[in-house]
Amino acid sequence: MRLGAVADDVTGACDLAGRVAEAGLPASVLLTASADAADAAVFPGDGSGCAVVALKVRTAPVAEAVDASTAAARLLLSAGATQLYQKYCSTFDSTPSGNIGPIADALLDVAGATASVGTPATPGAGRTQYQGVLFVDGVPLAESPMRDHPLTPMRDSNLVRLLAPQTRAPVGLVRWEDVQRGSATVAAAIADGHTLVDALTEQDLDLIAAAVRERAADAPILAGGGAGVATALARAEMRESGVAGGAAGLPSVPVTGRLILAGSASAATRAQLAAFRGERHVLDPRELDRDADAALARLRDALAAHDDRRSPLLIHASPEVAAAQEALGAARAAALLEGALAELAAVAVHEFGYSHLLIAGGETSGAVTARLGIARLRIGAQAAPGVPWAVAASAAPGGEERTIAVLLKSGNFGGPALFDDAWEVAP
Ligand SMILES: Nc1ncnc2c1ncn2[C@@H]1O[C@H](COP(=O)(O)OP(=O)(O)OP(=O)(O)O)[C@@H](O)[C@H]1O
Ligand SMILES: O=C(O)[C@@H](O)C(=O)CO
Repeated sequence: MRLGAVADDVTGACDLAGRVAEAGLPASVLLTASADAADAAVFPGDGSGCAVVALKVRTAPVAEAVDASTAAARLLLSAGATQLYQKYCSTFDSTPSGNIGPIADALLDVAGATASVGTPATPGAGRTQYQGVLFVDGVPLAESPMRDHPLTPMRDSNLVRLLAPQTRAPVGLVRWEDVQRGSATVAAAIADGHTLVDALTEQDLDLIAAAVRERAADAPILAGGGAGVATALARAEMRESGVAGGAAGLPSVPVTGRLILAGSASAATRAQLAAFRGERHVLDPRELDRDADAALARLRDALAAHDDRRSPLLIHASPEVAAAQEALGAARAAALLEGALAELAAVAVHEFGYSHLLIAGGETSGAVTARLGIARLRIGAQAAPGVPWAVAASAAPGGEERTIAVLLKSGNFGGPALFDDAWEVAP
C-alpha cells in the first residue's frame, strides 16, 4: 500500500506520519505540494510507504482549502498513492462552512470515488466515537476545552450534525454495535457520500481498516479522520507483509544545539512549560510591537551565550494571551510571535549551528518550517504518541543547506516532561 494523506495542518501531518511509522510503514511529510515535488521520492522506500502532504488550511477560506487539498491529492496520486486519506483533527476542528466537508467532497472527486469512510477517533490520543458522538478524554466534544477554541469553537458533539452542513453529500453513521459484527458489516454499511464509523478501541479501528481494504479492492474509496484509521491501515499492511513494526532509524544528527520554541498556549504545552527545568526566555508580542529589533537582539544574545549545547534552551510565548490580544488584536499578536519565533529558528540553525529543534504548536510549526525552507521531513521514532522526531534539510536563503532534527508538537500532545525528555530518542 502507498498511503497518500492530505493533512490540514503540519502537526497533524506529523501525528499521522509518526504513528504510521511506529506501526512499521516508512513515512515522510511533504511541506509543499508544488509540481517539482512530484517525483518517485514522494513516497519513502521502494515498496509500501506513506506520504503526507502537510497543508495549513484548517481555518483557511473554503476555496483556498479545497484548491490546496485538490493539488495535494493529485500530487499523491501521480506519485503512485494506492489509498488516499484525508487527515483532519481528532477533535473535528471545523465550522458549519468547513473545511472538513468541502475538502472531503473535493477529494472524492480527485480519487474518482463515490464514498468516504472514517472517524476522528484516535483512542491513543483519548478520542473516541460512540453513537456518532465524539468524546475527548471521556468528555463529549462540546463539553471539552474545544468548546471555547478561538477559531473553531465546537458547540456540538454529534459528528453527523457537525458534518452535514459542511457537505453536499449525504452523511451516514455506522454504530458501534454494527462495528462489532465485523468488517464485512462495516463494508456493507458504507453508503455513497461520507460515512462516519463509531470506534472506541484500536480493535474497532482495525475492523474499519479491514472494511476500507475490502471496499478498495472493488473501487476507489476515500479514507479519513484523525490519525487512528491511518494507523490501523498501516497495521493491516504490516501484518499482511509479515514485516515487524517499529519506526525505521534515521541518520544521526550530531548534537550542536538543542532549542525549544513554544508558541502554543494549549493545556499540554502549559504543563510542559511549567515542568521544564532548563534555561528559559519569555517573549511577549507587546514587546515585539514596541521594539521588535530590541526583542530579537535580546534573544539572539541568549542563543549565542548558551554554551552548554546539550542542555536545551527554551524560548516561549508569554502566557498572557488575553492581555496581549486585547492590546494588539489576536491576529497581529499571533503574527508578531510567529514571525519572531521563525526568525529565531533561522538564526539558531544558520548562524549559531543549533542542530535539534522542538517546536510546540501547529501554527508556530508552520511558520518555523516555512522560514527554514524545509520541504520534506523524514519521520522517525516518536518522543510521545503522535509526536515523532524527523530529519530535514534547511536551506539558508542563498546559503548552504544544513541537516537538522526537528520535532513538531501539536499543542495538545505530549506529557509534562516532554521538553526535558524528548531528546533521549532524537536522531
Ligand atoms: N501571549 C500570546 N498572545 C497572543 N497570541 C499568542 C500568545 N501566545 C501564543 N499566541 C499565538 O497563539 C497561536 C497558538 O497556535 P499554535 O497552533 O502554535 O498552538 P496550538 O493551538 O496550541 O497548537 P495546535 O494547533 O497544534 O493545537 C500562535 O499563533 C501563537 O503565536
Ligand atoms: O488529530 C489531532 O488531534 C492532531 O493530529 C492535530 O490535528 C493537531 O492539530
